[in-house]
Amino acid sequence: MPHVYYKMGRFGLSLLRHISSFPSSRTCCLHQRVFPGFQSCYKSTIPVHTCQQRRGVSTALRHQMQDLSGPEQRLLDKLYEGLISGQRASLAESITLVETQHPRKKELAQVLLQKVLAYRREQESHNGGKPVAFRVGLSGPPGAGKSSFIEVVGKMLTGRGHKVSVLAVDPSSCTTGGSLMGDKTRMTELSRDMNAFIRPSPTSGTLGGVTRTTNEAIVLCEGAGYDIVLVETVGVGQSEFAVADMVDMFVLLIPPAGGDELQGIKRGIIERADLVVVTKSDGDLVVPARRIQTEYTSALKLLRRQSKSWNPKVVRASSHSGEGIPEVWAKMELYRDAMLANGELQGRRRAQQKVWMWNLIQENVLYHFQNHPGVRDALPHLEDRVTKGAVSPGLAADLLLKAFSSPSSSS
Ligand SMILES: Nc1nc2c(ncn2[C@@H]2O[C@H](COP(=O)(O)OP(=O)(O)OP(=O)(O)O)[C@@H](O)[C@H]2O)c(=O)[nH]1
Repeated sequence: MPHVYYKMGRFGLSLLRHISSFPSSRTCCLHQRVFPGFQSCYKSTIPVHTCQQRRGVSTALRHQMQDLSGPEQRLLDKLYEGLISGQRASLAESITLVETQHPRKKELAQVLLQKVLAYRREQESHNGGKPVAFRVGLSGPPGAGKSSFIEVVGKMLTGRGHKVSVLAVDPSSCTTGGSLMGDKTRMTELSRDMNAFIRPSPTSGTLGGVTRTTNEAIVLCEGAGYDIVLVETVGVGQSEFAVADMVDMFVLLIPPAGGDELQGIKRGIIERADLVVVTKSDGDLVVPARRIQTEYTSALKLLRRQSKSWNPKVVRASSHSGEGIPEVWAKMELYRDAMLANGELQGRRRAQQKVWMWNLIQENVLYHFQNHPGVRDALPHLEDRVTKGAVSPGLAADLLLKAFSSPSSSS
């Protein structure tokens, strides 16, 4: 029988060992349900029987379904039926469920997601194994013209018979409660369109949390029949990298400005762009837009290629005049077809799933580490000693990990 070996460093092991000793935590409850015997198998190399593991996953789900009370079961049935029949209210309510911080509702959300994932897998199998929706990430500095662009492209696509959903990731709402993407009403026309669904960014939580719920919201939108999912973020902090990791195609929107206004655009994110759109290419801005197009075309040539089947392109468009908008979409379709034809798009999604899982693990593990009583006691003193140079960071980390993994301190 094939074995899967999970090799972990000391750090990972002691963290996992500790998490598994949290009987009340959701992580623990899920881990123990998903991997029965989890606690007993974390030695330096852990053999896990693949089929046992698979059985564990379905058992976990079955347990969770059996655990549901009557009202919970009815709520999930209502949401699921409403969602897959394309009701916007059910989609909105389902996304609210995945955004919740309430531990029990979080579990319900996972049951709903599993059902929707199973439904989507079925649809994909009818579609020759190909994804049923196209996920596009859009990022750019504040004022680049993102919402104007999404409004015009979105309207064009619903006019062509597509169902378009727009999800936002606003990093500022996580830290300050404010909003970089503007409190103004955005995409007014698209929000009235019955074939469009617009969901603003959650207004609280960590970026990791928002990223997680956005990933889950994408799955729900696809389950509700939206074949184009646009994920918008402002080009600040790490949010654009997070978005680039959850979509099939990443598009960078750049205004036709130079110098300081473009300083904020990170080289790292340009490398991730599959398409660069120079916005506002109309009137007096056509000339600077052309110049920026030339500059970015040269810059992209120097960057490492991300894909075997696609060379990133730089195009110009105006949301005000509509010029270049159909051409931008045509490029996106070209990209999608090329990536689908050789399986790269599917491969990218598979890799993203793994990244997503590890991000969640890291976030959870760190949370438990930071909230462990032994760690909390020792941390201020050790941080102080490290900053004064009295204790090396390595020794401090070892001491904290010891505090974390010691059985007496975890009780
Ligand atoms: N000339 C011109 N102006 C545009 C175009 N698109 C957007 N603008 C203007 O640029 C400004 C910012 O546009 P938005 O679409 O709100 O930009 P955004 O990137 O969504 O902005 P934030 O929500 O602040 O991140 C507005 O004043 C728009 O009218 C365009 O195609 N041409």
